[in-house]
Amino acid sequence: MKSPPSPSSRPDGRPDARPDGRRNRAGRPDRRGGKVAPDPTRDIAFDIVEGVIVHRRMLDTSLEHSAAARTAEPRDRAAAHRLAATVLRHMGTANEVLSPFLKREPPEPVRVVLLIGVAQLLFLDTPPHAAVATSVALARRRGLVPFAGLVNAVLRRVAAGGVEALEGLDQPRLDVPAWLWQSWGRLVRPIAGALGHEPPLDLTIRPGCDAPPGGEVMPNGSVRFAAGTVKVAELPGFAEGAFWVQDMAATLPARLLNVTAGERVADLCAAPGGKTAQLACAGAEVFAIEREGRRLERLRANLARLGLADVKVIHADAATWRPEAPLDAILLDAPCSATGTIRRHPDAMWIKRPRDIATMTEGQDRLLAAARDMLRLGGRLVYAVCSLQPEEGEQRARAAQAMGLVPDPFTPEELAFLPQARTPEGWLRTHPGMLADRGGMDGFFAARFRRG
Ligand SMILES: C[S@@+](CC[C@H](N)C(=O)[O-])C[C@H]1O[C@@H](n2cnc3c(N)ncnc32)[C@H](O)[C@@H]1O
Repeated sequence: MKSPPSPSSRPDGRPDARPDGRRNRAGRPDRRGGKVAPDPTRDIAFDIVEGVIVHRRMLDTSLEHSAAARTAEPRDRAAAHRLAATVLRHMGTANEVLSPFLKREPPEPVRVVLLIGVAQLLFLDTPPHAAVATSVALARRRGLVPFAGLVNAVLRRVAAGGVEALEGLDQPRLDVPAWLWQSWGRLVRPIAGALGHEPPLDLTIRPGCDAPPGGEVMPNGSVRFAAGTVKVAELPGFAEGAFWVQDMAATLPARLLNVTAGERVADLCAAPGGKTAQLACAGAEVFAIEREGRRLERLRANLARLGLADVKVIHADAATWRPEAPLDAILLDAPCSATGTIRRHPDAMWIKRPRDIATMTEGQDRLLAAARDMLRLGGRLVYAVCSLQPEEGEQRARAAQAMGLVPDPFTPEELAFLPQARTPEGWLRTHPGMLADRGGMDGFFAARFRRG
């Protein structure tokens, strides 16, 4: 077997910082007596993908566990994140492409290396020689020297076949775990079809502030930038708090609570605070409840950047916290399986299991009952989840009614800018396949009630 070409290129196809590609700071020799180029991006991507598929850790947790990530430059961490997310988004397809070339199941770390190679060959703009060579080098750095030849041979064959290997494959079906596929019913094709794409970046513009230039204004007023085209913190107005990052669908639950200035409102599950900010900008007196300490700090930092110092941030469990006096309105953006944000967090597809949904619904019902008890008579509640699972959405809305909450359906006028998201019951149901030609949106369910 021929030795692989010299490792040199980045997974995104951009030029190397060091074009010779043969020296590293550690000066580690490779098998040929040369030096193995440092490649923090692929080392971190390996840690992430292995963390998700072998240890069933979330992507962010896997990143925290990665020793390579600790010393890496931010741009290498970002590139690794993108590479790992691409692997996770297309994992079923990549495994299908690999299967004819694997006579027996390779050890899991070898499969991880192969998946990283295939993702670069078929879904990123990495030059084929670089995708192969860097994968072989990755295998060696990971102590998989006996498998370096296999990695080289398999990826060369995938490279030779090119993207034609994807023809005829039902990629959406391959890339979604079977239990999720079954759970999405008649919406499954539009949802799954949208999951293969990197989602755009949406900004909510603070009332009275200017949007950064270059974005597309969406029907709800969000300003959208294509994936990877801007760095949020570098946009004009960021430091001044002129906007915050929030998917267009995520803006809808707080908007549909229709709060007015001076109303006493609670956001029961508040961090990182996009919806809290919406309520505060509407002039309400906002109590932002958050149970997790680290997330509470993030909420505080976000509100501070936005200059929303009047929000009362409270570290508490919303199931037991009670306001001093009954509230006019409550937003319950309940913790959920978050399957509506799989576009942004493709790791979730491979970590969640059906039984997690049942665990979530118990907590959702507890919070619904608590919210009901905090409202004044006639007070409004919007229940929302960023989930595509009917158990957490439609079925919880029915459970809320069984708890005595009175339905207050969203009207066609309120959702005139997105009529397809209004259900016959007057609930909100968005999914990634909506406005797909403009970048789609996260999956949300929301329903409004009054205390009778
Ligand atoms: C779906 S996220 C909320 C997102 C947030 N509303 C936003 O728009 O930025 C759910 C949040 O609720 C918090 N949480 C979960 N259970 C909670 C509880 N019982 N009491 C208060 N916060 C809770 C989680 O830590 C998490 O930050």
